Amino acid sequence: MEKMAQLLKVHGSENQFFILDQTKLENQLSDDELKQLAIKLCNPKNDILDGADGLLVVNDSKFDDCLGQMRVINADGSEAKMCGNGLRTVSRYLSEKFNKDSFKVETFETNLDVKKSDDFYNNVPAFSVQISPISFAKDDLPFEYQGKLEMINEEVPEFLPKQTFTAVAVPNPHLISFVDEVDEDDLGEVGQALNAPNAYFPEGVNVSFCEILDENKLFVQTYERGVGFTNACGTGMSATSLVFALLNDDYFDPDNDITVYNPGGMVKTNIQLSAHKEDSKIHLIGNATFTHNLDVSESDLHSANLDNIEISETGEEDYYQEFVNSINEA
Ligand SMILES: N[C@@H](CCC[C@H](N)C(=O)O)C(=O)O
Repeated sequence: MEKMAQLLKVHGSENQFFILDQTKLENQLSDDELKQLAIKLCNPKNDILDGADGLLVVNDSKFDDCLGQMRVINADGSEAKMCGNGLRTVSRYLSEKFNKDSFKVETFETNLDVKKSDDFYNNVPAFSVQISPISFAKDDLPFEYQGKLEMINEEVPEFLPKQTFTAVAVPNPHLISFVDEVDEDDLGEVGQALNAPNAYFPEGVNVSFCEILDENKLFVQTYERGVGFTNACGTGMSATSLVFALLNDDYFDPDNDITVYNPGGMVKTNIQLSAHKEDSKIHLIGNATFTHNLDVSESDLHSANLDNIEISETGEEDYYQEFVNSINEA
């Protein structure tokens, strides 16, 4: 009998992922098999639920105090150190698997605290996740610009004239620019240039443009490394909220969460600034929605054969769309 395996299709603010729990497999996939599977599954041309932005791999953790490990494989097969929207969905998955509401998850660089939050809306489950560590140091991004050790609110005409840029790792790399109105052509141009071989960000960078809408209210749009335009980037919105709090104290109220709108919905961030900016604390709170269950044979997973996948809907997306409608009406 062929051994069957499951995948889950999930999203956080419509940042779309497949989750694969490797602990349930008879034989784990090799790194190259995971890369090929991510490239195949995420490509919308392969017609599996319109593809996705990445594959989230759940493994056993090597640490006793973590419920599991999350690895993040981007749509192009590259591995990222972190994924904020993805971590919320993996947290929900582990929470339901182990029946716990508050725990730690091992990620590429560190173990992060996560906890179940109040539902974001009727039947829209939500999780709060810690985003850490923070660094502005050029070697941690990494970036290279005129020998500068940090890039904070810097005019960089080589990227775009008349805009300023801040580079921060959380710990995946982000470049943030505050604008009056997001120009998608500009965002796409900078995102593409800095994620092709270039003199400034040798490992690429996630680029976010942010409109300040009001006190503690932002709109953020991101061009992601290894993906392209996404509906939302959790670490991008977290990094942007931190930079917003550091640079815009007239619009930042430290006693309240920040509401961050994005093309896929909305999240909340909580920023506790510290005198040493790297010691600041960031939390990202938002939906963790499971839209589909997929059944596939374990051997097809190993060979990235998508021809015989059985898909069923969970029904959760209807509730998420009600939530989005409620934001748009507000
Ligand atoms: N969408 C993610 C970030 C995923 C990784 C990113 N593309 C990178 O390469 O750093 C998020 O929600 O944080």
